[in-house]
Amino acid sequence: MSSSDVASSGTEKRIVVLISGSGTNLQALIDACGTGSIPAAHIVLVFSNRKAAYGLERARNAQPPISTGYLALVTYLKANPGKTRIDYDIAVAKSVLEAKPDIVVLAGWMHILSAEFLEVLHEGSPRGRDLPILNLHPALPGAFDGANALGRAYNAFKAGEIKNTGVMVHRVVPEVDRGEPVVVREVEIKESDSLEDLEGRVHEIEHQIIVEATRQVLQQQSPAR
Ligand SMILES: Nc1nc2c(c(=O)[nH]1)N[C@@H](CN(C=O)c1ccc(C(=O)N[C@@H](CCC(=O)O)C(=O)O)cc1)CN2
Ligand SMILES: NCC(=O)N[C@@H]1O[C@H](COP(=O)([O-])[O-])[C@@H](O)[C@H]1O
Repeated sequence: MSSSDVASSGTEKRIVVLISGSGTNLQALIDACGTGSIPAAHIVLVFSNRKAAYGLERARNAQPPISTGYLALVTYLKANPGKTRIDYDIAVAKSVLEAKPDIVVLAGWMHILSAEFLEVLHEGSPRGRDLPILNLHPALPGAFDGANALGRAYNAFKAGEIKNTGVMVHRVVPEVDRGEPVVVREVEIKESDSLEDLEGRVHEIEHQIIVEATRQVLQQQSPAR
């Protein structure tokens, strides 16, 4: 059975990816799907909170092209007076659910999601609370939660506070970057490193572990429904 037959037959796993920026991690997932790295799975939706996210272009340029969605928080709030950030999160969750995902991967998604987002996904998915929602974070568990983790790690290294840093893919819970780690890799910081040097080393590992974690979670999952 060809991969397209598999996809049309619905036996392939369905991946939804959320992005905010250049999408190099999304590209790693695009390149891995349908190969030995992530077999029998394809990305069915790339969703961004930023219209200009180049990752949307990557999705449109994929072969076959991948559906895209976009909704910015500010745009949503202006178009829906009286609605809140939580209403926005619920709207995003409903867009994600429409794609019937077997897994949701935050790959550089730069928006803190409310508990309501998770509730809507888990209540609306046939997989319920077993629907895996993963996030890529450029730090070791509990080290530098939140945005600009890499910059903070670099400054901490220069201040002699840490000797190395790392990258992880973890499950998403309401507490930012506090979900169960799925894959963790330590990353060396060299005395001679500029921040750009460190970023390059980290990004290379990110592209590996986002594929590894997605494959690992899908392999452990029951068949596609
Ligand atoms: N409930 C959760 N939501 C998100 C998680 C998570 O673990 N639980 N991970 C983040 C990804 N992330 C770090 O890995 C992260 C991204 C963005 C921010 C942040 O402070 N965002 C600001 C806006 C910043 C901006 O627009 O540039 C915000 O949301 O107000 C912190 C951590 C994704 N969501
Ligand atoms: N806290 C989340 C966070 O900082 N995520 C970071 O956003 C970048 C996305 O790059 P990409 O758009 O090229 O994949 C990645 O470096 C990832 O670690």
